[in-house]
Amino acid sequence: MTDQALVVFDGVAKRFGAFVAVEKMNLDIRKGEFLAIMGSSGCGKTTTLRMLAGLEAPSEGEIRLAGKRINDLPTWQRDTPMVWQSLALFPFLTVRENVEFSLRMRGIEKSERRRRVDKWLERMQIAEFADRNVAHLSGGQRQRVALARSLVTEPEILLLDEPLSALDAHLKVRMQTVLSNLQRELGITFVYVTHSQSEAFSMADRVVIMSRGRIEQIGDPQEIYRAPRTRFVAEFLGSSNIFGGSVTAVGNGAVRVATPAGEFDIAANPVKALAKGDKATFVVSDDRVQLSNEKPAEGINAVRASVVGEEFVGATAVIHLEGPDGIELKAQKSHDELEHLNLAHKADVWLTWRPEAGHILPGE
Ligand SMILES: Nc1ncnc2c1ncn2[C@@H]1O[C@H](COP(=O)(O)OP(=O)(O)OP(=O)(O)O)[C@@H](O)[C@H]1O
Repeated sequence: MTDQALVVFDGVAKRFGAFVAVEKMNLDIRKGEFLAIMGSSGCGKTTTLRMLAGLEAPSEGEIRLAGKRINDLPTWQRDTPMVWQSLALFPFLTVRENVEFSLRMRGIEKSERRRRVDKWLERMQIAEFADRNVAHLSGGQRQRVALARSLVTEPEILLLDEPLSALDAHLKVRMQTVLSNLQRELGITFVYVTHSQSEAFSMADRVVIMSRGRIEQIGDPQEIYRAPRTRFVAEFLGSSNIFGGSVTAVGNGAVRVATPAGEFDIAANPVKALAKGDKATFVVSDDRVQLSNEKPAEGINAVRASVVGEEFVGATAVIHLEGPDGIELKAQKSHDELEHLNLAHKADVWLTWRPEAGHILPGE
């Protein structure tokens, strides 16, 4: 991957009548990166992708691919193939004919077509089904055909719109590995739209989080997870305890914030300078809090809460709690860590964390 932009969205907006599906967007997509676009339903992810594919025209702004304006370039003239959830394979054609299709459209001669199709059938491990009708394949096999069909033209960029959402959980994980490996080996740019945090965070180099047609945050998965910019991002990711209040003291790399759940010391955010009296919202990720049935010593960040429920998440469990003023809290811990605690419904527990575990949202 390089820092060079392959695609630039320069002030791109999309309106459908009076409705703004995508607000003025500035986004650079780097050459060779795996970029995931996430956000709740209707936030404009697919519209963004469709503008890049040439299936929607921007209402405003400019889209550039490798430095060239492509706003008015018809779909078939841009090399931006797209893989959909529905895959949109040609149902009456064989695997080979499906994969060969775009090469035929481009007038590539027969022996070259054969060479390239064979290469991609082999590459995607579907050569043994070459002459089978695509209707007679499993979900995973059809995925591979769709990928081969898109990649056979050896494009610089591949657009994927929820390509795995129709697959069962097991196959999803397998196809994630196939996609990540493929992207890294080919070094081409993937732009991947998904609802799924686990897909985005496990595969992408950078993640874009959208809300109501706007980009809320762009960053690598670790950065977004550890340092969300806004309350929307923190809530969307769903793994944070969120506190809002006002600053009562500043100093020594920390700020003191008074909230309805108590007063806490939180590491200052270098991106956002705060002064006494300012409003501040901070988050503490559910895996960075400690739980105890004992009242902690004075002077550390602590909230008394009562247990609402326990949710098993494989190797860990998330304990849901209710804090002062009805605030919803959670803690994610390994089963070992929870073993000696009383976590019965309504049991009293203390949630504690170090100032460094707190993150002040710079965008609030
Ligand atoms: N052709 C259209 N005409 C009118 N409104 C549209 C059209 N296409 C999309 N929209 C609206 O624009 C908004 C963004 O749609 P888009 O499909 O980009 O969302 P999304 O984030 O991909 O959602 P989902 O995850 O549900 O697919 C939605 O409110 C949608 O109803």
